[in-house]
Amino acid sequence: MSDPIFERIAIVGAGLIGSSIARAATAYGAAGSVSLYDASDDVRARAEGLDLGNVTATLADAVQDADCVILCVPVGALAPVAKAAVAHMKPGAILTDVGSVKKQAAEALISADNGAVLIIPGHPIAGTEQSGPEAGFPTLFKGAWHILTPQDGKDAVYADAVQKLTDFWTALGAKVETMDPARHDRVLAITSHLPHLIAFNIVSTAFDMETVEEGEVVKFSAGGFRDFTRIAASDPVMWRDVFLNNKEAVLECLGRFSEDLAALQRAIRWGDGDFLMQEFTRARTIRKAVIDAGQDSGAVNFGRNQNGVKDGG
Ligand SMILES: NC(=O)c1ccc[n+]([C@@H]2O[C@H](COP(=O)([O-])OP(=O)(O)OC[C@H]3O[C@@H](n4cnc5c(N)ncnc54)[C@H](O)[C@@H]3O)[C@@H](O)[C@H]2O)c1
Ligand SMILES: O=C(O)C(=O)CC1(C(=O)O)C=CC(O)C=C1
Repeated sequence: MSDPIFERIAIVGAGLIGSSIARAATAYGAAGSVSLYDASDDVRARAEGLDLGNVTATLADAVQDADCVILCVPVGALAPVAKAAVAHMKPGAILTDVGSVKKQAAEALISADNGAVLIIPGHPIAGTEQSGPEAGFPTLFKGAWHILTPQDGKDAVYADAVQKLTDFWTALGAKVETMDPARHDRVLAITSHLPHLIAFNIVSTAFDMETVEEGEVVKFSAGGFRDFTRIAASDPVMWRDVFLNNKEAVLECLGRFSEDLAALQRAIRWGDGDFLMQEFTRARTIRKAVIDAGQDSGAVNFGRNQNGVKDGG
């Protein structure tokens, strides 16, 4: 096996993503050693039994010798955790994160900058609805995108560190791309955040409907609704923080979504089968394009022009 990308990494937050990174970094030789810290006594105790690396009693113990510190905590916890980590990190070490929102996460990390560490936010576009250290697995990042959002105007200073992080995530099986944080947040608002919001909402609407018993919802939920319940089972803390920290982009998408939904509602009310056929047929081609592309970037023009307006509309 070739030399590890980092001699020592530290992971703060030993849940689904943190434990997956620990497993993958060891399995694929991307780190010489892994130390982990989690604020929860219970999670630390469970992580110790899972052979993820050296689980430490304090944050300082985990990060002080690390060449790269990866924050795997909910987005709302990033600012204080980054500040606490930076205080104990060695000069020249890299600080990164995996938060699902990047503009606020970058601001949280940068607010901790002491000028001695190299801050490069990141986000693996891979996950599941599970959480906790037992839920992680080493192949989670295989074939998935990992987005890095280096700070504007600091390319020269951070070039080596960006390359190291790129090599690290590539070793874990990911495809790495750099992006502006605000753009990341607009793209993820529609591809990840809105779908989760819709899933949370449809599941709660179904359980609130007076015309169906809860038992019937469970009993007859095959196919479509069942898929929504998987997404809606995702961690509430994580998703609360995503929506609180990507407010503008999510509200923008939600506005567009509500208009499109109203158009479908109108078509159903007025029996406009042609409109329904047109929309459902287009959706089917998009599904095919997404599957064909796998997790490839291949820009799919979802029948909209560059201004985001529906072609022909
Ligand atoms: N779950 C996904 O699908 C997914 C995918 C990509 C990115 N992310 C991002 O990864 C991060 C972690 O998500 P996860 O799914 O691993 O969640 P998780 O709940 O499985 O793990 C988070 C861990 O962070 C710990 N933690 C919370 N506050 C802390 C603090 N102040 N100090 C130290 N530890 C603390 C918790 O105890 C928990 O063990 C989030 O920012 C999320 O947005 C999640
Ligand atoms: O596959 C899932 O279950 C996920 O929710 C993963 C998923 C997503 O695709 O929306 C969720 C949040 C992320 O930040 C990245 C990936």
